[in-house]
Amino acid sequence: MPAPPPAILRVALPVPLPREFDYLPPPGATVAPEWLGCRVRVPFGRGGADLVGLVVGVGEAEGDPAALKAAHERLDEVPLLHGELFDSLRWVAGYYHAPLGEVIATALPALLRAGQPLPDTRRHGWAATPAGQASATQPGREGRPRRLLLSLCEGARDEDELDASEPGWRAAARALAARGLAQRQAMDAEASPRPASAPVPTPGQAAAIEALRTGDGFRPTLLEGVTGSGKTEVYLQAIADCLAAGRQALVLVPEIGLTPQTLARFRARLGVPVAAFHSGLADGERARAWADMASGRARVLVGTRSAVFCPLPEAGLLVVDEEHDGSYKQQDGVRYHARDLALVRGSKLGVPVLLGSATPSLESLHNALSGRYRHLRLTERAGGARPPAVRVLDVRKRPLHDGLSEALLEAVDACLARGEQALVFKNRRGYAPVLICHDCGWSAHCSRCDAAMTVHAGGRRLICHHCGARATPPNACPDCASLALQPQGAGTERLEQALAARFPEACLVRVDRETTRRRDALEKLLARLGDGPGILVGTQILAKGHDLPRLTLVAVVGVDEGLFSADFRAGEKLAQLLIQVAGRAGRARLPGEVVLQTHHPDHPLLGTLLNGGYPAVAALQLAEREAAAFPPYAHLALLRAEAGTEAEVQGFLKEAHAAFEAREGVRANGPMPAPMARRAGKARGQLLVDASLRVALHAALREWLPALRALRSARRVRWSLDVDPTDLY
Ligand SMILES: Nc1ncnc2c1ncn2[C@@H]1O[C@H](COP(=O)(O)OP(=O)(O)OP(=O)(O)O)[C@@H](O)[C@H]1O
Ligand SMILES: [Zn+2]
Repeated sequence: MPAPPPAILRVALPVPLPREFDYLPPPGATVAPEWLGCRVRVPFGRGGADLVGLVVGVGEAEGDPAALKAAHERLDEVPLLHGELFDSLRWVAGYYHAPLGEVIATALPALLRAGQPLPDTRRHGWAATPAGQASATQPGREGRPRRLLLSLCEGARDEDELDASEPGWRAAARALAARGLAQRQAMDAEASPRPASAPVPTPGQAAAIEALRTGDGFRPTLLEGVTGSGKTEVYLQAIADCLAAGRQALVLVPEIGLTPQTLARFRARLGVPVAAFHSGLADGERARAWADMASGRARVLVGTRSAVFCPLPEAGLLVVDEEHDGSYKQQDGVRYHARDLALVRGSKLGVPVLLGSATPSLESLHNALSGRYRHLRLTERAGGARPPAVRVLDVRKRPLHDGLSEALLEAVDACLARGEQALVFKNRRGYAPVLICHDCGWSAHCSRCDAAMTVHAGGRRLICHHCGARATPPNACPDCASLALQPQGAGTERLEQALAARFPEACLVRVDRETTRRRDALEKLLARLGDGPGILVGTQILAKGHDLPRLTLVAVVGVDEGLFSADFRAGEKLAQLLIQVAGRAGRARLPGEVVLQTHHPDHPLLGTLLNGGYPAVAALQLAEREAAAFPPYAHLALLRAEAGTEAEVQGFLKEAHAAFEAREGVRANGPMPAPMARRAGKARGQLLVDASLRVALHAALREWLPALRALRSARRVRWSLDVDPTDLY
C-alpha cells in the first residue's frame, strides 16, 4: 500500500495572479481543518521572499508534493477570517474579478496584513504612579504631559475615553511613562456612560423609525430625506433598537463626512463603545478597532469605505450614510463599491441594510422605485427649519470681480450685516484654473498630461492637479513673447483674496484640500469662524455633513463647468453637489438663501432642479439612462490600459477586443482614448463592455480575463478591469 499523500495547505497570497498556492505545513506540524482561515508565513518566488497569506483550503497535493515548499509558520491560533466575512470576500473576488489573495489583503488592516498578531482588546487605561502623585503636588512645567498627569491623579482614565476627549494624549502618556510618573493598566469593564436624550422625532422620523422596526432579516431600505431632515436621528434610533437586541451595527460614512463631531454625536447618544475606522488613524488603532468588532467588545463601528470589511460576528444592522457618495468606490487595486458590498454582507448576514441620502444614486433610487428596496421619505426639515429659497443670478454680460458678480457680493454683504454667515462655494482649488496669454491665446499646459496647469500662490506657481508637476510661470509668453500673461477664471484662493479685499472686517475662512491637509484642520478652521458673522469659502469639502446654525447664505460661484461634461453621470453628480451644498443654508431657526451664479440660466438641468428638486432631476436622468441603455438599465465594465506609447496601448486594446467572445446581449466597445489621453507621461486608452444583464456580463468577463492575461501585448501595458465603474476615465 502506498503511503497516503501528505496533506497540504492551499494559500491565498497577495499577488496579482488569479490562483491559490499549495504549501506543505511547517516542519513538524500536521495539517488539520482548524488551519482554515488562519494566516501563514510562506516563502514565495525564486528569491524566496516571505509573504503572509491565508489558508483557504486543506487537502491533497495535486502534483508531486516533494516539489512543494513548506510554510514557515502558522500565525493564528484561531481563524482570523471565516464564516460570512470570508464568504463575502470570496464574493468580492468573483464579482470584481480580482485574485482572492489581493481581496484579503485589501480587507485586512495593515498590521494584520503584515502578519502581526491580533491586538489585545481588553480595555486599557492610564493611571498616575505614586511618583506621579507626588510630582503633581510640586510645581512643574506646563504642557500636555502635566495636564494629563493632573487629570490622572484624580483617577485612572480609559484609553477610549482619552481618544475621544484628549487629542494627542498618547505622546503625553509616553512622556509620563518614560519618567515613571504614569503607567498603562488593564481596566475593569465599567458601566457605559448614560446616553444623551434624543429629540422628539418629527412625524416623518417617527414613521421611518416605526417602519424600520417591522420585520427582520435582510431587507434593504432607502431613506430619502431632504437635507437637514434628521436622517442621522433615524439611524441613531435604528441603531439603538439593534443594540437593545444585543447586536452590533456598522455605519459607513463618506470620507469627508467622518468628522470628530459625527463620532462625538454617535458616542454621546448610544452609550456603548463606538469604534472608529478611517485612514486618519494609526495602523495600531485600526487593527484594534477591527479586533474590537471581532471580539464583540465594540458594538458599533463608524467608518469610511474600508470599514465595510470589519468583522460583524453579532451583526444586527448596516447603515450607509450619503449612499450616493463617490468615496465609497475604491479607485485602484480591488475596485469594490462599499455600498454594494454592504448590501451583499447584509444579505449573507440576514440583517437589514439602511441606505440614506438627500440625493440618492440613480442605482439605489431605481431599486427603490421598482420595489426592490423599501422606500422611506423625509420631506420636511427637522426642528422647524425651512427649506432655503433659491435664486439664479444670470451673469451674462455683467462684470465679474475676480469671478464674483456684484449681486452675489451684495447678498454676502447683507448676510454679514445681519450678523450671519455666508458660504461661497467653488469646486476648484488654487488661484485660477489656467494661465493664458491675452495676446496670442497660449496657455500653460502640463508637459506630462493633457491638461492645463492650475495657477497657485497668487500667480507665482503653476501646479498640475493630475500629476502634481510644479513649475514657475514664465515672465513672457513662450509663443509670442508678450508680457500679457493672465490667470483666467477663479479658484478658491482667488475668491478668498477678492472677498478679503471687499470685506476687510469679516472673519474669512478658506476650506479646501490645501488648507485642510492636517486631520484636525477643518475643525480648527470652523472653530475660528465660531458663531459670529463671517465667510466660508471653499470646495466640496464643505458640501457634506456640516451643521452650522448661523450659516444662512450659500453662494454658488459657477456651476457651468459641470453642465457640459461628457460623462453620463455628470448631471447626476452636479445635481447632488448643488443640493448638498445648498442644504447647508438655514438648517436651524434662521431662514436660508441660496444664490446660483451662472452664464447658463436657461440650462434644462438647472430649471428642473429649481422647479422639481432632486426627485425631478433624478426622474429625468433615469429616463435618459433608460433610452441610452446606461446604468442602472445596463451593466458596465471598463478595461483601462496605460503605457509609455500610444501604440502599445492601442496594440493591447485591439488584441483585447479581438479576444472578446461576442455573446448575446454583451458588447465590447472601443478601443477609445481615455477622456484624458495622456497623464503623468503615460498614454491611456480603454474598452467599455456593456451588457443588458449582469449575469451575462460576468460570464463574458470570466471567459475574457484568462485570454487577456495570456496576451503578449499585455506585458507592455498596465491594465485593470473596473466592474461597475463610476468614472469612465
Ligand atoms: N426631531 C428633531 N427635533 C429637533 N431637531 C432635530 C430633530 N431631528 C434632527 N434635528 C436636528 O436637525 C439638524 C439636522 O439633522 P441631521 O444632521 O440628522 O440631518 P440630515 O438629514 O442627516 O442632514 P444632511 O443630509 O443635510 O446632512 C441637526 O441639528 C439635528 O440635531
Ligand atoms: Zn501633469
